[in-house]
Amino acid sequence: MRYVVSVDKSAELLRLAIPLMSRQATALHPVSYAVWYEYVALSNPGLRKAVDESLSEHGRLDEAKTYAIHRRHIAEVDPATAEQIADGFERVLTGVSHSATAAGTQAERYAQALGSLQAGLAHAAEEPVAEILRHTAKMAQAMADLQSRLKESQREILDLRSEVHRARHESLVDALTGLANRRAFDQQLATCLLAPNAASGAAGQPCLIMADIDHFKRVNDSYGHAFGDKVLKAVAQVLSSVAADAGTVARIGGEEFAILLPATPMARAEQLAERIRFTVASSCIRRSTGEEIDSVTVSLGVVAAQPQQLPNELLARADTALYVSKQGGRNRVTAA
Ligand SMILES: Nc1nc2c(ncn2[C@@H]2O[C@H](COP(=O)(O)OP(=O)(O)OP(=O)(O)O)[C@@H](O)[C@H]2O)c(=O)[nH]1
Repeated sequence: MRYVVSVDKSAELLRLAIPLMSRQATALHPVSYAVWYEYVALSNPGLRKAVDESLSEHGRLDEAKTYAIHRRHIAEVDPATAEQIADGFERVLTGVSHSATAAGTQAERYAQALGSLQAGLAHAAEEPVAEILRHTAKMAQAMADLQSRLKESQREILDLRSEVHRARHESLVDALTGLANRRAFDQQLATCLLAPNAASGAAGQPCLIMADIDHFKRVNDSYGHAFGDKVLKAVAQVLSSVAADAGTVARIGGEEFAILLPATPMARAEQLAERIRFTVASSCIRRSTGEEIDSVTVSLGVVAAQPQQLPNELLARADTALYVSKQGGRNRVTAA
């Protein structure tokens, strides 16, 4: 795992992690710090959930639990690393295979040269040369066998690589809507906030739009969960068509979406949010019976990142703006 974090932010995370870490029934060692670092950085939702669950169940994390969480959520090879490993293996195998081919070709040439030499030799020398030829033929055969085994291994590695590639893709995509999932969004948000223009607060800072479907529970309750899923897909489609060119569109919760807009003026972000609101409200979604349902609407919150802002702070500000839209009657955009 590679951490992309500025010195200032890492100091802030250290300051946040130490009190939490020292409250546990675990010695203060690097494994424990890694767990609490990931916890306060909000970059590893699975780990955070596991820690919270463990704390609510046992009150404190002991050594065994700390190590188990570290193993499960930090130490396991992530798909990107696995892909790099597969690439590395493939490169090594390709190199060995080329060497084996070259050695095999060389052995064949050697055998041919010996063959022509044998023809020109006196009878007395024929037997030893034939012996050498037999050995050379065996060597050439062994090279050919090695080559075919290497080719087979190469094919297996290619299969493995596409499997890892697929797993990596799936680990970052929301299966229902095809949008980026929470994990992908968290990664992009962390990276985006470390970009030089975001860190300095220069013009063109990242903006975040958060959108939530209004009264979605009613949709599920009135028309069923499957239709609710259809609505989620339809809203996701609108978000993609309006904003995919401008930034990352993600489903970050059940009926909650986020759009991360790197280096975007606030006015433009507000414009996009308004277009999303309008497009969703004017879309017509039909049930399989053909019946048109009451229009689905979304409430949105829009914020621009402040200099040195942490991901959770930006998310909390967007969430507050979204809450203002809900409180104000829904189907509206609040910029804060
Ligand atoms: N169909 C479907 N429903 C989901 C999914 N994830 C979450 N939900 C539902 O989303 C609903 C969210 O409801 P609430 O958080 O109460 O909010 P709401 O009804 O949208 O109301 P407001 O947000 O206050 O406008 C719950 O009924 C969840 O069951 C999903 O993947 N598919």
